[in-house]
Amino acid sequence: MDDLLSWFSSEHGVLDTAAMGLGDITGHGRGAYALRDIPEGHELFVIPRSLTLSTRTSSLPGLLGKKAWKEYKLDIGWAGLILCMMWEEAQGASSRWSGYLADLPSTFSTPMFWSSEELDELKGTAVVDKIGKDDAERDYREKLMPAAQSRPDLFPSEKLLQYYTLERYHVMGSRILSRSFTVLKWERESGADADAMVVADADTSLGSGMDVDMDANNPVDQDLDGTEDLDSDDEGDSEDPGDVAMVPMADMLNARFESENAKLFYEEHNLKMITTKAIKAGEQIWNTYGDPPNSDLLRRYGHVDYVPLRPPLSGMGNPADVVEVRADLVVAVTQDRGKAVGDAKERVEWWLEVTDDDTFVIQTDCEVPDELISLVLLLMLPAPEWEKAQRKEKLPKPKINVGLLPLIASVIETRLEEYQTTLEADEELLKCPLSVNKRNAVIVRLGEKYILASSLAKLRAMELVLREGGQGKKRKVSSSEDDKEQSKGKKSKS
Ligand SMILES: C[S@@+](CC[C@H](N)C(=O)[O-])C[C@H]1O[C@@H](n2cnc3c(N)ncnc32)[C@H](O)[C@@H]1O
Repeated sequence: MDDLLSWFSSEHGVLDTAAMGLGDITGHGRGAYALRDIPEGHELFVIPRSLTLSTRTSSLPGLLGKKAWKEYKLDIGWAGLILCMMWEEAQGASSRWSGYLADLPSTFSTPMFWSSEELDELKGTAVVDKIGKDDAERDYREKLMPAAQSRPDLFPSEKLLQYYTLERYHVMGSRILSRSFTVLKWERESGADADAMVVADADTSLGSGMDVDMDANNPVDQDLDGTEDLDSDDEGDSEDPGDVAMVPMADMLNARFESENAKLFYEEHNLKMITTKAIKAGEQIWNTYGDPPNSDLLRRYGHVDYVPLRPPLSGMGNPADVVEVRADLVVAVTQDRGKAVGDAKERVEWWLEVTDDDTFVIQTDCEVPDELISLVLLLMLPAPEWEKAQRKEKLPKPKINVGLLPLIASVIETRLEEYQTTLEADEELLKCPLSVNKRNAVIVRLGEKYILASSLAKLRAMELVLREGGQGKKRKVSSSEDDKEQSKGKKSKS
């Protein structure tokens, strides 16, 4: 840590050493903590923009040339930044970032590095299909290696075997995934004046994790996954890989659900970590990674949040958890129960054309998404109504009646069967000593099962009420517009 601090100050980074300390924090790796009571709005450290490491600051893109950079598709995704990081590392002490790169972790507890037995523990969760190892390795073979082999003057063959291996490639990719920020170019015309500041968020869209904000007094979130347009609420709106940057010192902060007390802001020449709340001496200084569900936290960062849940759930977990229910599972259950009418394939194709939803997301409010109900109803429409729906391009309204509830409950039960263990078995497992990876896997799948079990309980309670209240009564499953928006089915993101 001392080496990192000396390197940081020698490169004109400024840390308030009276306010912030760095050290090992049990269960969190390294992290930052307050050395004294710190008020809100305090500047903890300042990083010159030129000290961030990105395809804009590394000299490699210039040396390789714009044409070759594009030809090898290094301007798309993270391949370019990964190659820059490998190249900077290969330059040894002559790289400006040698002191930084030497300090970054080279081992990770993300599923990308898990054994197949460990990955089996995640069966049924939203993690498995999103690890993306094969796609990443394709980039290595099809972009990085051809680019490196085309310029032996920049990538001498003896260095290829040491610094440009597939293993180092995954290490650099994981460093970006868990530590990078979105740092947009400084645009005077964006409305910010020369002294104003913007929040830098953890990068999420391309796979990294944190963000930057542009208005004075706005904080910078950390979402270590991609890039973000400052004017937009949508994650990953602007996907210029040049915005993805490694930010020394800012990436030393950990995060926990709704615990953020500091954020990274940027201005024309500097990035600044500023407290967003008063912090007591001894407390941890937390950035935010955007409070993702545990499945994403584990996939990107290798840890999970385990804090008190909120009603209708109880116990411990991540209040931002979600469960994904694939549309094909909904279709299969509807068919198996003999409820589908006509040609289900034709109806599903039409559904996908109209909605583009192949996955439904249930959140911790445990409400079945309207879109899921609408798909079931579409599959059950009598032929004349199906024709009318097509003609009018209108989906069935997500109204549920007592006859539909057992079918929706079957969908949830079938989804629960996709896990290899039961909810009760997982609760017992958590009482035993487990490896970190296994414990994290159990917490991810248990969080999803809690949501499904609570959805099921709600459906059964609703069925009871409707049966007691008479067969004809109809009731809508989801109530608020907000719920509708949030639980909207989405194509799975990787
Ligand atoms: C941006 S870095 C933070 C610094 C890092 N702890 C280190 O030792 O260098 C993100 C990594 O910190 C760890 N981390 C962050 N928040 C955590 C938390 N709440 N619990 C456990 N580990 C956490 C994870 O390993 C994550 O990939």
